[in-house]
Amino acid sequence: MAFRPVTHVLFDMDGLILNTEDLYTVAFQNIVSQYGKNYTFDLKLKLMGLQTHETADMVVSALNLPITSEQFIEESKKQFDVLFPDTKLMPGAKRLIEHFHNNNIPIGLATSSSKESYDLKVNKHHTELFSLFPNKTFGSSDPEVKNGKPQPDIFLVSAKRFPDNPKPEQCLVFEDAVNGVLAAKAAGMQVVMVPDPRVPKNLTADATLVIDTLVDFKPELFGLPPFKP
Ligand SMILES: O=c1[nH]cc([C@@H]2O[C@H](COP(=O)(O)O)[C@@H](O)[C@H]2O)c(=O)[nH]1
Ligand SMILES: [Mg+2]
Repeated sequence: MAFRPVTHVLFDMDGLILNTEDLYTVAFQNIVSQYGKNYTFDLKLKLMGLQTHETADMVVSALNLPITSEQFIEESKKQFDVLFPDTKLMPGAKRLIEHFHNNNIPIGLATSSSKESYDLKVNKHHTELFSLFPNKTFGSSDPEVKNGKPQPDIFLVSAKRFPDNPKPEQCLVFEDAVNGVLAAKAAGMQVVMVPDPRVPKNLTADATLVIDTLVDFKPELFGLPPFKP
Protein backbone atom coordinates (compact mmCIF):
# COMPACT_ATOMS: atom_id res chain seq x y z
CA MET A 1 0.00 0.00 0.00
CA ALA A 2 1.38 3.37 -1.01
CA PHE A 3 1.07 6.17 1.50
CA ARG A 4 0.81 9.76 0.30
CA PRO A 5 2.96 12.48 1.89
CA VAL A 6 1.16 14.88 4.25
CA THR A 7 1.96 18.24 5.86
CA HIS A 8 -0.53 18.46 8.77
CA VAL A 9 -1.60 16.02 11.50
CA LEU A 10 -4.88 15.70 13.44
CA PHE A 11 -5.15 13.72 16.68
CA ASP A 12 -8.15 12.11 18.28
CA MET A 13 -7.85 12.24 22.09
CA ASP A 14 -9.79 9.54 24.00
CA GLY A 15 -8.20 6.12 23.69
CA LEU A 16 -5.48 7.56 21.43
CA ILE A 17 -3.54 10.13 23.50
CA LEU A 18 -5.29 9.49 26.83
CA ASN A 19 -6.29 6.16 28.29
CA THR A 20 -9.80 7.36 29.03
CA GLU A 21 -11.58 4.50 27.28
CA ASP A 22 -10.98 2.17 30.24
CA LEU A 23 -12.36 4.91 32.50
CA TYR A 24 -15.48 5.38 30.32
CA THR A 25 -16.05 1.63 30.57
CA VAL A 26 -15.89 1.75 34.39
CA ALA A 27 -18.12 4.84 34.53
CA PHE A 28 -20.80 3.46 32.21
CA GLN A 29 -20.73 0.02 33.84
CA ASN A 30 -21.21 1.63 37.26
CA ILE A 31 -24.34 3.37 35.97
CA VAL A 32 -25.94 0.52 34.06
CA SER A 33 -25.22 -2.01 36.86
CA GLN A 34 -27.83 -0.18 38.93
CA TYR A 35 -30.38 -1.43 36.38
CA GLY A 36 -28.94 -4.96 36.15
CA LYS A 37 -27.40 -4.27 32.71
CA ASN A 38 -24.01 -4.89 31.16
CA TYR A 39 -22.01 -2.29 29.19
CA THR A 40 -20.57 -4.68 26.60
CA PHE A 41 -17.55 -3.98 24.39
CA ASP A 42 -19.82 -4.57 21.43
CA LEU A 43 -22.01 -1.61 22.45
CA LYS A 44 -18.95 0.50 23.31
CA LEU A 45 -17.56 -0.10 19.80
CA LYS A 46 -20.68 1.40 18.25
CA LEU A 47 -20.61 4.60 20.27
CA MET A 48 -16.91 5.45 20.58
CA GLY A 49 -16.35 8.80 18.89
CA LEU A 50 -19.97 9.93 19.01
CA GLN A 51 -20.91 13.20 20.68
CA THR A 52 -22.14 13.22 24.29
CA HIS A 53 -25.89 13.36 23.57
CA GLU A 54 -25.63 10.77 20.75
CA THR A 55 -23.73 8.46 23.13
CA ALA A 56 -26.34 8.82 25.88
CA ASP A 57 -29.22 8.20 23.45
CA MET A 58 -27.53 5.03 22.21
CA VAL A 59 -26.83 3.55 25.66
CA VAL A 60 -30.29 4.34 27.03
CA SER A 61 -32.02 2.81 24.03
CA ALA A 62 -29.68 -0.18 23.43
CA LEU A 63 -29.93 -1.27 27.09
CA ASN A 64 -33.52 -0.12 27.50
CA LEU A 65 -32.64 1.87 30.64
CA PRO A 66 -35.58 3.28 32.63
CA ILE A 67 -34.04 6.79 32.60
CA THR A 68 -33.81 9.64 30.09
CA SER A 69 -30.66 10.50 28.12
CA GLU A 70 -30.38 13.69 30.20
CA GLN A 71 -30.40 11.65 33.40
CA PHE A 72 -27.77 9.33 31.93
CA ILE A 73 -25.58 12.36 31.12
CA GLU A 74 -26.03 13.68 34.69
CA GLU A 75 -25.09 10.30 36.18
CA SER A 76 -22.06 10.10 33.85
CA LYS A 77 -20.82 13.50 34.98
CA LYS A 78 -20.77 12.31 38.61
CA GLN A 79 -18.67 9.30 37.58
CA PHE A 80 -16.33 11.37 35.36
CA ASP A 81 -15.64 13.88 38.16
CA VAL A 82 -14.10 11.05 40.17
CA LEU A 83 -12.41 9.07 37.40
CA PHE A 84 -11.07 11.50 34.77
CA PRO A 85 -8.65 13.70 36.77
CA ASP A 86 -6.20 10.78 37.05
CA THR A 87 -6.20 9.89 33.37
CA LYS A 88 -2.93 8.36 32.10
CA LEU A 89 -1.24 8.80 28.70
CA MET A 90 -1.24 6.07 26.05
CA PRO A 91 2.19 4.62 25.12
CA GLY A 92 4.11 6.73 22.60
CA ALA A 93 1.63 9.64 22.59
CA LYS A 94 3.87 12.18 24.33
CA ARG A 95 6.93 11.25 22.25
CA LEU A 96 5.02 11.59 18.95
CA ILE A 97 3.29 14.88 19.80
CA GLU A 98 6.59 16.40 20.97
CA HIS A 99 8.33 15.10 17.85
CA PHE A 100 5.86 16.86 15.54
CA HIS A 101 6.02 20.01 17.64
CA ASN A 102 9.84 20.06 17.66
CA ASN A 103 9.86 19.62 13.87
CA ASN A 104 7.30 22.38 13.24
CA ILE A 105 4.66 20.03 11.85
CA PRO A 106 1.25 21.68 12.46
CA ILE A 107 -0.86 19.48 14.77
CA GLY A 108 -4.51 19.76 15.75
CA LEU A 109 -6.71 18.08 18.35
CA ALA A 110 -10.04 16.80 17.02
CA THR A 111 -11.92 15.21 19.92
CA SER A 112 -15.61 14.41 20.15
CA SER A 113 -15.42 15.23 23.87
CA SER A 114 -16.82 18.47 25.25
CA LYS A 115 -14.53 21.22 26.52
CA GLU A 116 -15.79 20.46 30.04
CA SER A 117 -14.76 16.81 29.72
CA TYR A 118 -11.40 17.80 28.21
CA ASP A 119 -10.72 20.06 31.22
CA LEU A 120 -11.40 17.21 33.64
CA LYS A 121 -9.07 14.86 31.75
CA VAL A 122 -6.23 17.32 31.07
CA ASN A 123 -6.06 20.09 33.66
CA LYS A 124 -4.61 18.11 36.57
CA HIS A 125 -1.66 16.34 34.88
CA HIS A 126 -1.42 17.03 31.15
CA THR A 127 -1.70 20.77 30.44
CA GLU A 128 1.90 21.08 29.26
CA LEU A 129 1.52 18.38 26.62
CA PHE A 130 -1.83 19.70 25.37
CA SER A 131 -0.46 23.25 25.19
CA LEU A 132 1.45 21.99 22.12
CA PHE A 133 -1.88 21.99 20.23
CA PRO A 134 -2.79 25.58 19.33
CA ASN A 135 -5.61 24.15 17.21
CA LYS A 136 -8.21 22.30 19.31
CA THR A 137 -11.77 21.30 18.37
CA PHE A 138 -14.24 19.90 20.93
CA GLY A 139 -16.98 18.15 18.98
CA SER A 140 -19.56 17.90 21.76
CA SER A 141 -19.42 21.62 22.56
CA ASP A 142 -18.63 23.25 19.22
CA PRO A 143 -21.59 24.55 17.22
CA GLU A 144 -19.60 24.28 13.97
CA VAL A 145 -19.33 20.50 14.43
CA LYS A 146 -22.88 19.56 13.49
CA ASN A 147 -22.54 15.76 13.44
CA GLY A 148 -20.36 13.43 15.49
CA LYS A 149 -18.00 10.81 14.05
CA PRO A 150 -18.48 8.76 11.78
CA GLN A 151 -19.53 11.92 9.90
CA PRO A 152 -16.53 13.94 8.64
CA ASP A 153 -17.52 17.29 10.23
CA ILE A 154 -14.96 17.44 13.04
CA PHE A 155 -11.95 16.75 10.83
CA LEU A 156 -13.05 19.25 8.18
CA VAL A 157 -13.66 21.95 10.82
CA SER A 158 -10.36 21.14 12.51
CA ALA A 159 -8.35 21.30 9.24
CA LYS A 160 -9.93 24.66 8.41
CA ARG A 161 -8.59 26.03 11.72
CA PHE A 162 -4.94 25.73 10.69
CA PRO A 163 -3.81 29.21 9.56
CA ASP A 164 -2.78 27.91 6.11
CA ASN A 165 -6.04 26.00 5.56
CA PRO A 166 -4.68 22.65 4.23
CA LYS A 167 -6.64 20.44 1.86
CA PRO A 168 -7.95 17.14 3.33
CA GLU A 169 -5.35 15.13 1.41
CA GLN A 170 -2.57 17.08 3.17
CA CYS A 171 -3.84 15.93 6.58
CA LEU A 172 -3.08 12.69 8.42
CA VAL A 173 -5.46 11.59 11.19
CA PHE A 174 -4.61 9.40 14.21
CA GLU A 175 -7.59 7.47 15.61
CA ASP A 176 -8.36 4.51 17.86
CA ALA A 177 -12.09 4.21 17.11
CA VAL A 178 -13.88 2.66 14.17
CA ASN A 179 -16.22 5.69 13.94
CA GLY A 180 -13.18 7.97 13.93
CA VAL A 181 -11.56 6.08 11.05
CA LEU A 182 -14.80 6.32 9.04
CA ALA A 183 -15.02 10.05 9.79
CA ALA A 184 -11.45 10.67 8.60
CA LYS A 185 -11.97 8.67 5.41
CA ALA A 186 -15.23 10.53 4.73
CA ALA A 187 -13.26 13.78 5.12
CA GLY A 188 -10.84 12.57 2.42
CA MET A 189 -7.91 12.10 4.81
CA GLN A 190 -5.50 9.22 5.37
CA VAL A 191 -5.85 7.68 8.82
CA VAL A 192 -3.54 5.72 11.08
CA MET A 193 -5.56 3.49 13.40
CA VAL A 194 -4.32 2.39 16.83
CA PRO A 195 -7.24 0.16 17.84
CA ASP A 196 -8.02 -1.44 21.16
CA PRO A 197 -6.83 -5.06 20.74
CA ARG A 198 -10.44 -6.22 21.15
CA VAL A 199 -11.60 -4.47 17.95
CA PRO A 200 -12.39 -7.20 15.37
CA LYS A 201 -9.91 -7.15 12.44
CA ASN A 202 -12.64 -6.67 9.80
CA LEU A 203 -13.56 -3.35 11.45
CA THR A 204 -10.04 -1.96 10.98
CA ALA A 205 -10.04 -2.49 7.19
CA ASP A 206 -10.84 1.14 6.30
CA ALA A 207 -7.72 2.50 7.98
CA THR A 208 -4.76 3.53 5.81
CA LEU A 209 -2.40 1.91 8.32
CA VAL A 210 -3.06 -0.08 11.52
CA ILE A 211 -0.45 -0.15 14.31
CA ASP A 212 -0.46 -1.66 17.82
CA THR A 213 0.74 1.47 19.64
CA LEU A 214 1.92 4.97 18.71
CA VAL A 215 5.45 3.80 19.60
CA ASP A 216 5.45 1.85 16.32
CA PHE A 217 4.67 4.83 14.06
CA LYS A 218 7.26 5.75 11.41
CA PRO A 219 6.64 9.37 10.33
CA GLU A 220 8.76 9.03 7.17
CA LEU A 221 6.10 6.69 5.68
CA PHE A 222 3.95 9.81 5.22
CA GLY A 223 6.78 12.19 4.25
CA LEU A 224 7.11 13.52 7.82
CA PRO A 225 10.47 13.95 9.62
CA PRO A 226 11.79 10.62 10.98
CA PHE A 227 12.76 10.02 14.58
CA LYS A 228 16.53 10.36 15.07
CA PRO A 229 18.02 6.96 15.98
O1 LIG B 1 -17.21 4.13 26.49
C1 LIG B 1 -17.27 5.25 25.93
N1 LIG B 1 -16.39 5.59 24.96
C2 LIG B 1 -16.45 6.79 24.32
C3 LIG B 1 -17.41 7.70 24.62
C4 LIG B 1 -17.57 8.99 23.89
O2 LIG B 1 -16.63 9.01 22.84
C5 LIG B 1 -16.10 10.28 22.67
C6 LIG B 1 -14.62 10.15 22.71
O3 LIG B 1 -14.04 11.21 22.06
P1 LIG B 1 -12.76 11.11 21.08
O4 LIG B 1 -13.26 11.55 19.74
O5 LIG B 1 -11.78 12.06 21.65
O6 LIG B 1 -12.27 9.69 21.08
C7 LIG B 1 -16.66 11.19 23.71
O7 LIG B 1 -17.59 12.03 23.15
C8 LIG B 1 -17.35 10.24 24.67
O8 LIG B 1 -18.58 10.79 25.07
C9 LIG B 1 -18.32 7.36 25.64
O9 LIG B 1 -19.19 8.14 25.97
N2 LIG B 1 -18.23 6.13 26.24
MG1 LIG C 1 -10.86 7.90 20.46
